[in-house]
Amino acid sequence: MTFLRTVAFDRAEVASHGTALSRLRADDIQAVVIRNVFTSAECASIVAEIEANAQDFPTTSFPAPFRSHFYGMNLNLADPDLEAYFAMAPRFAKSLAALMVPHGGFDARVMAAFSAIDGGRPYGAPPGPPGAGPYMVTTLRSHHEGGYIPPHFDNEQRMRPSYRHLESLIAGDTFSFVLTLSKAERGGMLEVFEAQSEAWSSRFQNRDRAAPKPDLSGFARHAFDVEAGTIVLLRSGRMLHRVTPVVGGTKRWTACSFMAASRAGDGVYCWG
Ligand SMILES: O=C(O)CCC(=O)C(=O)O
Ligand SMILES: [Fe+2]
Repeated sequence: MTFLRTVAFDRAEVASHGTALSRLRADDIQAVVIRNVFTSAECASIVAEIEANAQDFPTTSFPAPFRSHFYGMNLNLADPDLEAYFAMAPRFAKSLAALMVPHGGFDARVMAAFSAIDGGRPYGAPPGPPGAGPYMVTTLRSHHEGGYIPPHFDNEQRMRPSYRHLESLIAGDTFSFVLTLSKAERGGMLEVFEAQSEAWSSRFQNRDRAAPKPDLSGFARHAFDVEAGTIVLLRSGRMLHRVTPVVGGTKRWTACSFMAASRAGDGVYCWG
């Protein structure tokens, strides 16, 4: 896949890949795969807990045709005044902390791995506007049978009014991570197309509306078929991607966040 140069390694090897994310930012590589961030037994236990919502996560929905739900709130879909968003954030943070206690904490297991492959740069949730706490660092997502996400570029989210405050804090392209907690029986894969935003962006906007889109059949593509416990980091701001429809009754559970460098240059912000 010349259009999607990918570096893959195990979480135990992060110390040997300290430049992976600077290479991703420079477009020298387009994706990073970190395997065994959580063991399959840890993922099974996490999924059993979140299926029962044992940590009482606050929930929101994707647009109905996507047949998916969030724990936490996707900034892209938040009401622009962000009142409901920041009212939910502390409860989400508490639930995520409780879920991650047996696994050493979300920061220690996930954010620290990104720091390690980004020259030690700190990773964390952006501070909210005055009077509010931080943004939600991620969302947990369940994609049900038939669920999908249509093709899009993540940079487009940033034109939304709900991004107005965050936009003042970040610089450069959005990139993202997807941690697979359970995979679908079939489908439910992150698929990337050989289409760069410069040429194609305007044709794929309005991802929550059912508008006709260009035919993708002629594009080279790659679907990441990864095991539970694997993280895929993608230069998703400028690369066309989608989630293929989930086939079968097993839900696809993920944690997924968007990231960008802080304008102050002192770290990388991560939000759901
Ligand atoms: O779940 C995935 O694999 C990707 C999700 C995604 O592209 C998004 O939410 O913007
Ligand atoms: Fe995306």
